[in-house]
Amino acid sequence: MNESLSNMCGHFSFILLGTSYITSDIFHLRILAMSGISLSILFQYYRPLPLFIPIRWNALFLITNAGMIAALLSERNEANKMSDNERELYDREFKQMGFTPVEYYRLVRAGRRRQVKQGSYLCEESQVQKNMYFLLSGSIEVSIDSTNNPTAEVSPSGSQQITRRRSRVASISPNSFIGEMTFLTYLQESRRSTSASTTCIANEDSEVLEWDFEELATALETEKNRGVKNALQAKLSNDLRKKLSAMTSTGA
Ligand SMILES: Nc1ncnc2c1ncn2[C@@H]1O[C@@H]2COP(=O)(O)O[C@H]2[C@H]1O
Repeated sequence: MNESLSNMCGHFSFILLGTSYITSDIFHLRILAMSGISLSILFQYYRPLPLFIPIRWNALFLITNAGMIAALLSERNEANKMSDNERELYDREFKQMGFTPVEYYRLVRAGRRRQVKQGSYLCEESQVQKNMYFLLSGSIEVSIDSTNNPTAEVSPSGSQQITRRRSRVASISPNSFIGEMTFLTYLQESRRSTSASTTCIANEDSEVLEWDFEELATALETEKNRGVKNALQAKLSNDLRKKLSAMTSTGA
């Protein structure tokens, strides 16, 4: 290789590396870095005296980047294997909130699907909440304890019973989160345990996606899941906005 060609490789190598620094998409960043490193190896090799120390280090960086790109591609491949239902849910509910298919896939895989029998509790008012849910099918009744002055009643057996009254606040239909208020507090207040604001009971047999607060918070705190965390916070805020406007319109 003649000297001017090798010098051009040197210049282009720095241009590509410089461009990679201002690229936020990690896949493009790694491709640019690999191209820059490859040209830099050519430049260092075709000098009058090859520079073997930087060549060996650059070869190591090239292999590292290639490995990371392979991992990214395999994750993208996995995300493309979403079931039709998952894909439909992504397109309808998560895409416009800024989730990429891979980020959505990671969020779904961090949780598990669960069948919930009619009458089961998902949250209990004033009790520590440990899970967040996304309702896939069915319906959930939201209520609060409206007993101001609990009255003591004497049952036929002679024992005293406190009569508690519950007021219905809302009914949650599919494609809504449940327990998200506590989860947001849990995230913002360094994982402090918090109680649910209301009681949520399944009105009928339902299906939910369920996340354990601690597992989800741990996953969201990793650097690679920063995008998932931002998109999830946007989605939860949007959900809360919808719930608030539903309350305002029903005068609840
Ligand atoms: N007015 C409402 N409309 C719909 N859902 C609600 C309402 N109030 C509370 N919830 C849900 O009930 C959940 C109880 O636990 P969280 O407070 O964590 O999060 C709450 C919401 O997901």
